[in-house]
Amino acid sequence: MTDPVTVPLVAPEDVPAFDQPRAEAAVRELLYAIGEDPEREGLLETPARVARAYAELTQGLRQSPRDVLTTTFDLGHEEMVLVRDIELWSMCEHHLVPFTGVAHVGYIPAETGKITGLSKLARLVDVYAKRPQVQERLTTQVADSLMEILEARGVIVVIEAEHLCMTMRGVRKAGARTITSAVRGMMLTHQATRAEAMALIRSGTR
Ligand SMILES: Nc1nc2c(ncn2[C@@H]2O[C@H](COP(=O)(O)OP(=O)(O)OP(=O)(O)O)[C@@H](O)[C@H]2O)c(=O)[nH]1
Ligand SMILES: [Zn+2]
Repeated sequence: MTDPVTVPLVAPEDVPAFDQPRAEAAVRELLYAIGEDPEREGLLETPARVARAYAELTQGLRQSPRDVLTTTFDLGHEEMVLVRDIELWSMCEHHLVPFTGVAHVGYIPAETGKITGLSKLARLVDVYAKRPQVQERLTTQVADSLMEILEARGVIVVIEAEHLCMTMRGVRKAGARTITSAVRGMMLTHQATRAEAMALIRSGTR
């Protein structure tokens, strides 16, 4: 069967296991490269710690959206479900520094009323956030997996984030927020529904 989504939903079994010794060796090399001494007291455990931290920060690579969207209920609810202000921490694939903000995820369930647990929408965001990412891809991956796995009739995903690569280095513009959106199915074709979703998202502006 051909995969209808534009972004392939990579199965975690296609991604190699996290290589802790290799990551530790790389961190040691990086410490040498910046002129530090990995053998000094304060840095002795650092390569192992950083490697473990990176295992966690990239754990989404080894997870599948299908794993988190397993719990579905047939409630017969066909109206929009929207979870707003889902905290987001991801890592920019250009500089490997964080970008952080919120995701708003809304969908219109399939006619069968197949819905998922609310927390699963936040877990889905994490599956794609905990990888080296760009914000645009993160946004479309969340939208496309809801369309495919939940067979949603429409999806809207809006992500607002601040990129530390623009704040702590480089252009150094603190407070600049990047907003991306992905709109699918009925949310695209049905203007009133999309307007309702956008109004609900905006009503949460703090
Ligand atoms: N489109 C997009 N760009 C991003 C994202 N995260 C970081 N970037 C940008 O990626 C670009 C990389 O640009 P380069 O010129 O290759 O790298 P650089 O010399 O470090 O660029 P500066 O950040 O401008 O110093 C920068 O403009 C970043 O702001 C993202 O999620 N989406
Ligand atoms: Zn960056």
